[in-house]
Amino acid sequence: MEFLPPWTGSFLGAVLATALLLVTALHRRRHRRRSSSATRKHYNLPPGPRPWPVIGNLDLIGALPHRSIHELSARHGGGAPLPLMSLRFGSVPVVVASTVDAARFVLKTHDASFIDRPKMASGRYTAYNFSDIVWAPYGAYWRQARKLWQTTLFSARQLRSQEHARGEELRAMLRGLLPPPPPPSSSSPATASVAVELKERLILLNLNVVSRMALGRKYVVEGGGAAGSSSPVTPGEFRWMVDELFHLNGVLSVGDFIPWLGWMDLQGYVGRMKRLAKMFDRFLEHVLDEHIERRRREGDVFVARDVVDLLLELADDPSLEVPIGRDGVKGFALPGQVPRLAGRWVHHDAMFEDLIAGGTDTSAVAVEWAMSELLRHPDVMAKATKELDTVIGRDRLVTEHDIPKLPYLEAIVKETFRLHPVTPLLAPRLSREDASMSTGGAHYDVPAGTLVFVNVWTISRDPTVWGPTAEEFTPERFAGSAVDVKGQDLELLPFGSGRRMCPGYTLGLKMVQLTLANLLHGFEWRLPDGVKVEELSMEEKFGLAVPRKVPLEVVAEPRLPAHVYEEPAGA
Ligand code: HEM
Repeated sequence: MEFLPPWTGSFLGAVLATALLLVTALHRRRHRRRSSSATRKHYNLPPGPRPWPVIGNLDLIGALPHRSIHELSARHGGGAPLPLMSLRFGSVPVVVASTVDAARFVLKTHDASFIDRPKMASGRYTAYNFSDIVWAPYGAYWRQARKLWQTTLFSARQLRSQEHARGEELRAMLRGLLPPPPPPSSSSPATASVAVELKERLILLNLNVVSRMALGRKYVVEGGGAAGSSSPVTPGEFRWMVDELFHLNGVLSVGDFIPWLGWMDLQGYVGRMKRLAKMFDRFLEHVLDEHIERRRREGDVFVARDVVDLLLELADDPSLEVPIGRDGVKGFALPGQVPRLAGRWVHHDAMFEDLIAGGTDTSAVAVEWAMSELLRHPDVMAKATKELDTVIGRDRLVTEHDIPKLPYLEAIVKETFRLHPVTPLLAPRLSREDASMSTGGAHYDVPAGTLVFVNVWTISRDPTVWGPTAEEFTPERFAGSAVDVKGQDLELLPFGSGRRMCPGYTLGLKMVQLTLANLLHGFEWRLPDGVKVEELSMEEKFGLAVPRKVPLEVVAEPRLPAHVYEEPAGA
């Protein structure tokens, strides 16, 4: 959420504010009537820093907004974070919840008031005009899309039926980490292991899993083709697209907050969003084209094999209110063309994008953070490996059924989510109606139309919740603890909570646990020669997901017999 480009610090923000003051006086007068319902009603807004004219508090938000907001909240709370803090981003009122009680207020008690999403440039340009689930406004379209997801993709049955695909892809990823075999002429038994960029491998693994689940096959493959058909993007291009998507979905674009400056696209974000949207569109159209072609070829004997097939079948339903054919399906890519499918509103391309984006980067980010912490804490790594050796043995890989028998591994995953929440501010909410919270003897209002963030990062490090070791990586804190990540325990919210909670959490959690378990079981890990553990950067890069700023490079040495990594016969 880098709001201001690097050339604008707080000083320049102030200069900009002053210079624009005159120009905006008229605008503000015009807008005041609209935006002043709060003042008319005499709301008691939560405390917070005083906003500048025009830019509000945007000058206080740095390159890592969760940390800037955390510091502001502590400063204005006299050391402890304010439960609710008011900010202003340009002309938009903002409230941030930073304690367990405030998170409960937003995500549970008043879930229905805070269930909407704001209409920002990222949703407009990268999500087919708010047609995906993440950015869809609250209403019939969003409700039906979520229901469709639960019944087609994320039902327990569906997830079980895809277990073999996850296992196959994981094994293939692990094989790719093995040192290359020695050249036939060489007399040495094996070549040395080389450093690999872990996240690249993790993203491809997740993409392959999600592609097989939803799209029927892998679409992004090395060498550009799979099963005789072309791949519209290379793995490198795809990795860039996912990084860019997550980054641009987290940025604050000036036009969202100072609308009359929007046309200038000062930060260049909107231009980047449009370019990215075109690339995704090309990829998604390729997927649709291929599915439509198989249906045509197979005619009467066609059987739906994946989620795309299923959606296309719905699209052909004669009882449709708006009948659509091939062109209609492709037209889903165009903003505003959202057909009604047998009573369900579906926007295929945008939903695929959710799947592909949601399913690839998030889990990879979490595993990369976990591995970084484990490299910094060899004692924890050794304890996890010991648990794996005891429970699994050295003659096989870890399966999904083993996970409940690996409590220390589960604790490592929770501790990683606590210290490195993938989305530290959750996704932004928009309040649909006024709501009030009493805290510390005061009563605060959050008016309708407020942009609301929950700072999970602050909550996860709150010493009143986690004790004096809150800043330390200590998985043991979860030994015997009932605290879970599934949205019930407000102190640990990696997937959010309430009705807008992550609908892919079962898959996301499975992938993080299974991948980490097998990385630890299958290999010994070290940093590349010459890199000391103390030098390992733990800096973050902000976006909708917050990955490491510097991708983790590691060396993997296999620790199990060679046959364990091989594809089982007949697979
Ligand atoms: C470790 C993995 C994951 C993490 C940490 C994660 C985290 C989150 C968070 C924090 C939210 C916002 C919740 C809120 O506003 O309260 C979210 C929303 C969402 N996630 Fe995930 N997610 C993960 C995996 C996935 C997967 C695998 C998918 C799909 C394949 C997915 C799809 C979505 C979608 C569509 C939404 C928007 C929901 C809505 O607005 O109704 N996520 N996720």
